[in-house]
Amino acid sequence: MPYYKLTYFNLRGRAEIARYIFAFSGIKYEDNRIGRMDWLTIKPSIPFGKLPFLEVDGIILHQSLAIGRYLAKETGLAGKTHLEQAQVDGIVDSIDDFISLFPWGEQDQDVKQEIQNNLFSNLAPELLQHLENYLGEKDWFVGNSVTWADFYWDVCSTTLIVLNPNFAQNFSKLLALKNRVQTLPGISEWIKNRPETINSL
Ligand SMILES: N[C@@H](CCC(=O)N[C@@H](CS)C(=O)NCC(=O)O)C(=O)O
Repeated sequence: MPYYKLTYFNLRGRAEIARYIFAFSGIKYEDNRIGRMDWLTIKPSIPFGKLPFLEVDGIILHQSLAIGRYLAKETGLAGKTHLEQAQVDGIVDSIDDFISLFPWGEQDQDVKQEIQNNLFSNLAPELLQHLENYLGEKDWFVGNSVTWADFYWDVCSTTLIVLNPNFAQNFSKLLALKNRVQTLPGISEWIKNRPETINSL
């Protein structure tokens, strides 16, 4: 088993998908949470200069979804066939397209709130309807067992619910999926014991 070290701020954010995969798979890793000053010191030495990054026996992987996809493949959470894997990736990317529209770095709180309100009012319902249709009566988005697409839904929707408690409230199947993910062995313990994060994000 490689030595894994995941570096990010003290946020769930873009590192949480990797942490979920580690938690569910029972794989040991170093959950390295750094402050902004430490980050600015090491940023120039990190390929592509962004967080999170994952060191795998010293090799640095960047981009949260590349990290997630790699870990999912290593742990059997990527989908059982290439076709299923493409379906899983489609769900992950659809959720990521939406969450990437949020103005995470915006300093002006009024501007930030206005953009967020617009995303929740005008774009969220369509995405949520597509996700709920895709899920249908199944337990998991793809195939007959959990994949990292189900984890990604829970991770991202948890953050979106912090910003807007009404997000997804009318989508009972998607909320039931959240509950299924959150009660999985490994995940439920992680959620109970994980560190408090800045602004609960
Ligand atoms: N698409 C990238 C986004 C990476 C990114 O923008 N990371 C932010 C934190 S969420 C960051 O590194 N901010 C500090 C900086 O740019 O110096 C991913 O998913 O990893």
